[in-house]
Order: sequence, then C-alpha cells, then structure tokens
Amino acid sequence: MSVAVLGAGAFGTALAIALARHDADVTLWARDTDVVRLMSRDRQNERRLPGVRFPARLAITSEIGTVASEIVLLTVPMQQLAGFLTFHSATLNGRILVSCAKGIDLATQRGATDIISAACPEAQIAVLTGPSFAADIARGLPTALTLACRDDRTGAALQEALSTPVLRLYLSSDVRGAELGGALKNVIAIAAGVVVGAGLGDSARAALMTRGFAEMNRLAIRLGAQSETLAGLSGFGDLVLTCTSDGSRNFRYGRALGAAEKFDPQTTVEGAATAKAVSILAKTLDLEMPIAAMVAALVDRKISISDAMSQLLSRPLRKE
Ligand SMILES: NC(=O)C1=CN([C@@H]2O[C@H](COP(=O)(O)OP(=O)(O)OC[C@H]3O[C@@H](n4cnc5c(N)ncnc54)[C@H](OP(=O)(O)O)[C@@H]3O)[C@@H](O)[C@H]2O)C=CC1
Ligand SMILES: O=C(CO)COP(=O)(O)O
Repeated sequence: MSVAVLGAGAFGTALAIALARHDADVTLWARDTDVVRLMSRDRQNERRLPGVRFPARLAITSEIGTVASEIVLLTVPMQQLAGFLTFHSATLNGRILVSCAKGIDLATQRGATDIISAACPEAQIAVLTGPSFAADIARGLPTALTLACRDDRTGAALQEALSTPVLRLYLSSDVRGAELGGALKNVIAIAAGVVVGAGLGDSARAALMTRGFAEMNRLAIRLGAQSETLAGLSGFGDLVLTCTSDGSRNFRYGRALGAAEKFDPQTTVEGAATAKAVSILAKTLDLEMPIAAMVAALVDRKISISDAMSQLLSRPLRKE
C-alpha cells in the first residue's frame, strides 16, 4: 500500500511517520526544497516535529508531480487549502483525497471537503479527524480518530489502509459532521484558553466547554451534520482534548489572549480565522453563536477580555 502526505507540518509529518512505521510506502511532500533537503539529510523534521526519526519507508519530495499514490492525505492548514489546490488540482483530481485540516475557509465560509470537491470534482473525498496531537502520533502513543467518507467501500478501504495497531480509525459516513466537529472545537478551545488565561477558573472552563458544545451542535446540525457525530471523537472527543491540554495551540493562543501575553504569530491557530468564518455564517443563518462571536472579536482586538466576559455573563437566562 502506498500513501502520499501533502504538507510537511507537524501533523502531516506525524501521520507519515506512523504509517511508514506500519509497513506502508509513504511519500511526504513539502513545498520548500530547502526543507526537503534538510529532512532528507537529517531524517527528521527539525522545524515542525523535532526529535522523531523517519522510518526507512518514508520518502521525501518537493516534486508533487512524481507522487503516484492513489491515497493522498491533505495536511496543509485550512486557510491555505484553496490556494494550494488551485496549483495542484490537475495532479490530484481523480485520486482519493483525505482532508486532515480542521477549520472553515474564511473567504468562502466553506469546509475543507467542499473546497476540495470544487477544485477536484473527480476525486473521492474523506475526512480524517479527532483527538490527536502530532507529537503523540509520532511517538506511537495510542490514538483514536474518525475516518468519514460518504462512499462505504472507499471508507472501509481507507479505514483498513490508514489504521495501525496504535492509530485506531472509527468509520463514519457523516463527512459534514466530522469536518465541522474538528473545525468548531478549535474556536471553543481558544475561548477555554481565554477563560484560563484570565484566571476565571476550571468551573468557568467546564461551563464554557459545555455551552460551546451546544453551540457547535447548533451550527453543525443546521449545516447537515448528525448530532451523534458531534458527540463522537471528531467533536466531543477533540473538544475535550484541546480545551484541557497545553499541547493545543488553540488553547495556548487563547490563554495568551486572556493573560494579555504575547503569542508567536507564525504558529498555526486554526480557530482564529474559523471563529470569524463562523460569525459570518451565524449571521447568514440567523443563529446565535455567542462564544464564536466573542472569540472573533477578541482575535481582532475589537473587545477587551472583561467586556467579552460580561457580555457572555449578561445574556438572558434561559432553559438549558
Ligand atoms: N499539529 C497537530 O497536532 C494537529 C494538526 N491538525 C491539523 O492539521 C493541519 C495542519 O496543521 P499542522 O501540521 O500542525 O501545521 P504546522 O503549522 O505544523 O505546519 C503547516 C505546514 O503547512 C505547510 N503549508 C502551508 N501553506 C502551504 C501551501 N500553500 N502549500 C504547501 N504547504 C503549505 C507549511 O509549509 P512551510 O513550512 O513551507 O510554510 C507547513 O509545513 C491543521 O488544519 C491542523 O488543525 C490536526 C490534528 C492534529
Ligand atoms: O487538533 C488538534 C488535536 O486533535 C491539535 O490542536 P491544535 O491545533 O490546537 O494544536
């Protein structure tokens, strides 16, 4: 079995390592020839996933045209996905494309699978998502993810091809629910970080996670997702992980906002743009998404932390 992973960030590198360790022929593609040269020389991704050696079956390339695998994992960040596909759709059309990005495109307010199917209409599309830090996958720690695909046979084949003894994939046909769970939990993770950074305590964080989960469901179900999917690994599972762990960049970013501390602007924080996309969607769909609106306003520095909190706390009392 051969798999290509396009995008040599932390997640793409970790998946490539995990699959190559488990006897797959894996090609990891990066756009930058210097990065490819260094990874080939050092047999590790020093910048994005330092300290984890590449298995022998992991090949590295900057030549996307030489990538022959039928199964292709797309691991570039969400806000770069549409631009990436503009360049590479001819190469990728007709293959099995597995979306691994967690976000909503700000320019179009569309999820990854809609962006992929618009660029590559002949491709078969799946979503791989769930609670999984790149560092954990790369270390071979046990991880469980959702593999969502509308076509049952392709989904089952991908589940088989991409599972390893420590990377367990659960199959779903709810592509919309899987991609929205992964996208929306990042927004709530930023808000959870804000609560912790502002010193509001763990009880407030638990309340925010719970109300955030209700908000995730509200939007996702309106967009055609199934509530069972949101309650699974791709929604609730990933929400728990990213709202409670320092390993999450979204959580750390929110915590820095809440504590008025600096944060490295080069870090990938998918929830920031996604919160803005969600706020636009909420207006269009006439949905109440107060936590996403608060995160969007905080990201753009349109509101102070204390004003954000008092706005949330002064909302009318209502039934749960
Ligand atoms: N890290 C994690 O633990 C997890 C991440 N994810 C998801 O995976 C996605 C990627 O995240 P992650 O790997 O962590 O991100 P990183 O910040 O580690 O790396 C981003 C990578 O994307 C590459 N990239 C950016 N734009 C383009 C482009 N236009 N064409 C080609 N490559 C590009 C960058 O290349 P360059 O260095 O040249 O800029 C870099 O290698 C996100 O949606 C994230 O939510 C999902 C689960 C876990
Ligand atoms: O999605 C992730 C874990 O499942 C990674 O979260 P961060 O992007 O917040 O680091």
